[in-house]
Amino acid sequence: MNCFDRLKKAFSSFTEKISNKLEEKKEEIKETERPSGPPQEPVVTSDTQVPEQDQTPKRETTELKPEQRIADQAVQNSENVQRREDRKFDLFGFIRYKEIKEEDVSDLIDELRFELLEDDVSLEVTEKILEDLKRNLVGKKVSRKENLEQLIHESLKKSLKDILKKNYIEKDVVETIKTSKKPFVVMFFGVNGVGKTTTIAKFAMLLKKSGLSVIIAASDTFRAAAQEQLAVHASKLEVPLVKGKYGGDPASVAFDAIQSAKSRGIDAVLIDTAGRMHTDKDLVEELRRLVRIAKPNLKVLVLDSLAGNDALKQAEYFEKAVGYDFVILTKVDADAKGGIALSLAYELGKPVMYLGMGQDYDSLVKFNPDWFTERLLS
Ligand SMILES: Nc1nc2c(ncn2[C@@H]2O[C@H](COP(=O)(O)OP(=O)(O)OP(=O)(O)O)[C@@H](O)[C@H]2O)c(=O)[nH]1
Repeated sequence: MNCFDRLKKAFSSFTEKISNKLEEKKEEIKETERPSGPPQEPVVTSDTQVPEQDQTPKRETTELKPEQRIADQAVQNSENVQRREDRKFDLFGFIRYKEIKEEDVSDLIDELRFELLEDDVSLEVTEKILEDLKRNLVGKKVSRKENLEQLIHESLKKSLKDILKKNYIEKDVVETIKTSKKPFVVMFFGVNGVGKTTTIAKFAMLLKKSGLSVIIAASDTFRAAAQEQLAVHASKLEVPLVKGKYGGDPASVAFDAIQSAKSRGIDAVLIDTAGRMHTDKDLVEELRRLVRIAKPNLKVLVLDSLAGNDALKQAEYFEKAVGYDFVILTKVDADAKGGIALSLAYELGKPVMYLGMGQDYDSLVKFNPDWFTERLLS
């Protein structure tokens, strides 16, 4: 073998070694690229053929694994379903519900204004109540099936009840007297002819029926026949009465009655007073003095429901003059709706405790806001 043949043989063995090494390396690379675990779907690589018309960016679609694409598709589908549902809901909502507009309620509100004014609710209070009502209704979504007129009536009824219940005294005075120290003193006042004397007689009857003993102080020494009128009631009811001299001091009559109640262990003293208005300056001063001396546990303003808006003026006046705990509204049986109760509660925050419903002794009934509201809107 010449040197040329030896050189050729060495070169061939060298190339064979190189080729073997290359084969080994290839195998190694394949081994490292193969994913571990169970066999999976082939990975889509950038070498995968993409149809020409597919305009979606290659990187995004091609680099996603199938399970991720399935999950994305599911999310997409559910979003589409939700959007369709929303559109359906909007459509059904529009069919089933409507928003109350101002023009829908204005005619009915005008009717209610008329109704409330006829019931003797003051103009100011009527306007305020209807303004509140409008504010609550306009813009509200209601079922198209709903009767708007009925809805407005129900809303008004609710707001009237709320007003009347705001300062409403649930506990009956009779119960308060039963559980209080003897004698319990109640003073009645109001303008002439509202029904004070009759109301005192009715109240005495109420207490007697509840097993309480009563004495009446005829402190109206101003009007000529007032004491005689009260004496007639007292005798019919078999209740003791303390009288004074005509033109005498009303405070001393009240004082005598309280002393008598103390010594005889009587439960309640009811004090009648002369009717007066703000023009009777002396009588107002006298009433203040009477309050100072008798120190009544309760001061009661008697108002005539037939007096309409005048009754509200009286209520304001007596509140300033001496103040009072509650109102008894008389003559409610005489075709008066008694809207004054609403004005009283709204304007002055004063509750009505009893209603005079006739001339009989047992016609004094406890005020009930629910019943009264029904009556107002009947
Ligand atoms: N229908 C009806 N009449 C009543 C009621 N309460 C009082 N009256 C009548 O109203 C009139 C006046 O009642 P009085 O009790 O005398 O009134 P007053 O407030 O004491 O009057 P003065 O003593 O003048 O201040 C009488 O005819 C009573 O019978 C009532 O609830 N219903």
